[in-house]
Amino acid sequence: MEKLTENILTRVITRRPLKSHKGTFGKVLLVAGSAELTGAAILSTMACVYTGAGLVTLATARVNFNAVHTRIPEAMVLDLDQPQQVLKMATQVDVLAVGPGLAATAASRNLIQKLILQAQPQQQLIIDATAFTLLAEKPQVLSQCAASVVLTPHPVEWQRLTGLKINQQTASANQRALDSFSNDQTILVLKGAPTHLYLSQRAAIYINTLGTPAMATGGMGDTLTGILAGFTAQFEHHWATAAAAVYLHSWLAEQLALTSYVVLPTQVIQKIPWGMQKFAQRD
Ligand SMILES: NC(=O)C1=CN([C@@H]2O[C@H](COP(=O)(O)OP(=O)(O)OC[C@H]3O[C@@H](n4cnc5c(N)ncnc54)[C@H](O)[C@@H]3O)[C@@H](O)[C@H]2O)[C@@H](O)CC1
Ligand SMILES: Nc1ncnc2c1ncn2[C@@H]1O[C@H](COP(=O)(O)OP(=O)(O)O)[C@@H](O)[C@H]1O
Ligand SMILES: [Mg+2]
Repeated sequence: MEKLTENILTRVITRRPLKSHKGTFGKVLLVAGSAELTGAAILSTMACVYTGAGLVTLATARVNFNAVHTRIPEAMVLDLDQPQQVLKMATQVDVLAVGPGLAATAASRNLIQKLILQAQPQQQLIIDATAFTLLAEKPQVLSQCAASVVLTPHPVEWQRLTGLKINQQTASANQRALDSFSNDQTILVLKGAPTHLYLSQRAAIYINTLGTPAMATGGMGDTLTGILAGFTAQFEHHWATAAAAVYLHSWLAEQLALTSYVVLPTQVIQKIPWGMQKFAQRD
């Protein structure tokens, strides 16, 4: 098991080229948020925008539009009740992030399955939160996904997907479960204290020992999903990019926790551009 260090950030985060425009930094579609769980959509979208993705669109419940426009005017919105529009937009982006705050409905399940099956090899798909409930009946659909995939469950979500109880979630059992239903371009980010990263079909496990109990606040994982989406939109498509996103998320929270008893997702988000600048390397 290899421990992640700050080197992962300097390795992944590059300075922005002078000759660049919003198209240079990737297009992201987030599929997130229901009427009751608006915050998850706002936090993941905000984190993605603050990470520097070039163009960010959020497909969410129409009732959330005003709140989203008010909190994140940089993001565009699509109506989750118009699945054809969402599926069309999904073909035009580099990264898709699916799950935070979604309602566990048949319509969401249908949409997620279609998004997974129509994804292309050059795309990245991040799967989080309610998406695991929606996939629990049929995780094998993930093996048919042509895109690179990042799964970000916490242990209870991983149990829903794999049937492994928390005390059964050993390294070998996790690897076996991952290999049994994923394609060979899948990264598992098994969140917790600490967080472990697994790569499908490869016996390599990485551990992120950073992080603090100050992070144990609703929305902290939704924030990580947005950071992952922003990182994969801009940086080389490789496990190191996902590892860097995980590391930065905890590193920022640790910095804030030096002077703060609790760290809120919105505080982490505000610090993302500062943290990235600190570690950015010239090409
Ligand atoms: N403001 C918002 O709109 C929020 C929306 N959220 C959304 O709410 C939906 C449900 O997600 P939840 O994760 O809250 O609910 P879940 O029912 O998926 O899981 C919650 C349970 O998992 C346990 N758990 C989490 N991490 C664990 C760990 N490391 N070890 C052991 N047990 C652990 C918790 O204690 C809790 O009992 C998701 O769609 C999520 O995105 C949440 O992220 C909270 C904030
Ligand atoms: N005590 C802790 N120490 C380190 N990291 C933590 C701790 N508690 C929570 N985290 C981190 O916060 C995030 C929580 O994610 P998640 O449970 O999905 O939250 P939510 O769904 O509410 O957004 C994960 O990245 C997890 O590693
Ligand atoms: Mg979560």
